[in-house]
Amino acid sequence: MTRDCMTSFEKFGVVGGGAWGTALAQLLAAEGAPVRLWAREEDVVAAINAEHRNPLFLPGAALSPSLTATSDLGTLSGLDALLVVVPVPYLRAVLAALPAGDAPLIFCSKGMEAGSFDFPIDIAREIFPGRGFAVLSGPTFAHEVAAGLPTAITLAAENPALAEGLARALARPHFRPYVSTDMIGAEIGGAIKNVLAIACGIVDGAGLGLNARAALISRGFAEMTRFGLARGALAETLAGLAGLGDLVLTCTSSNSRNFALGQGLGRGESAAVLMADRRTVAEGAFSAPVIAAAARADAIDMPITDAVARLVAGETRVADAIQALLSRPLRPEGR
Ligand SMILES: NC(=O)c1ccc[n+]([C@@H]2O[C@H](COP(=O)([O-])OP(=O)(O)OC[C@H]3O[C@@H](n4cnc5c(N)ncnc54)[C@H](O)[C@@H]3O)[C@@H](O)[C@H]2O)c1
Ligand SMILES: O=P(O)(O)OC[C@H](O)CO
Repeated sequence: MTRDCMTSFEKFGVVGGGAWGTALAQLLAAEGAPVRLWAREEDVVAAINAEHRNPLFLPGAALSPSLTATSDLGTLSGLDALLVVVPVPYLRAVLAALPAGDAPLIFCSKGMEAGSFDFPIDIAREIFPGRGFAVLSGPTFAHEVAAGLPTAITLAAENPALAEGLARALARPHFRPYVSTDMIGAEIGGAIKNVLAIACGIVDGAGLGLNARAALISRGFAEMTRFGLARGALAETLAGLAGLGDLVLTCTSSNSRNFALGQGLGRGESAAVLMADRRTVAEGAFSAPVIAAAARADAIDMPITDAVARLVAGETRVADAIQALLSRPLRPEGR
């Protein structure tokens, strides 16, 4: 029997000890199930094992003693499934160092790789051809999941039996996966909402009002839909938890690191200063130029994404970017 056909997944590992990897590991370990988490930082490993906390990336969350951390990727073998929660710019290097195996890999990061224009599953297919893959994505602030607050999420895998088996294993009374076979739709939704959250943060930081934010969410969703449909995503995925759901969450809260980065840009602070020395990620800052370039190459119109890319690169000022967006020719809403 292959892993894809397994009906139960009991032993999970988590690759990545940032806020989201730690929250997912805690979700699975909360009732005492053993969960092994790989973290890159020795101080994170030490704090999880000795104090059952991750003060660097998930301060305030008490972790289960059955969650243990390691800095040795080689020990992540013999498990039933691995949740991969490494920011996309570092993903390829970490995957290349993972031990071989047949445990399915569940990708939880939201972004597109520079240079290759690859999403996580594309990278994984190159490194682990033939292995089972899934995508877990949706409106999920890590601290809320760690605190046991109600959350719903998309779990997509090409193989419906794998999606259903993983959904059963990950579901908790307060954590509800909805299954799908549309991995590319789930990946595109998560990557593009990060960029649009920066845009909404800019509008907030610049004091441009709530009408402007609603317009950005709506027209940003049109960009996500154009890009997604061109790459074979299903409209229902983009309108679901991994797309519109996550867009609404992160475009309306400064708990979103992407929205908060945008607020700083909107107040006139420089992207370079806002990005310097930060330990946490705002993936949209990495992804914006990549998605904008991919869209240009495929002649997909994404003016908001393009503006965010130029603002993050320091190539334009907020007032000029807003003026450029507002002075575009009038057009039918469906385009
Ligand atoms: N935080 C959330 O609420 C949340 C929710 C859903 C999805 N995500 C996504 O999960 C992914 C991880 O985000 P996070 O919030 O857990 O991270 P984080 O911002 O809390 O921490 C940064 C992470 O990056 C890692 N990192 C930094 N430099 C690295 C390197 N050179 N090589 C490998 N790893 C390196 C750190 O070890 C750490 O795990 C991102 O794609 C994010 O968009 C986050
Ligand atoms: O803090 P952000 O902007 O990375 O958003 C976190 C999650 O992606 C929300 O679903």
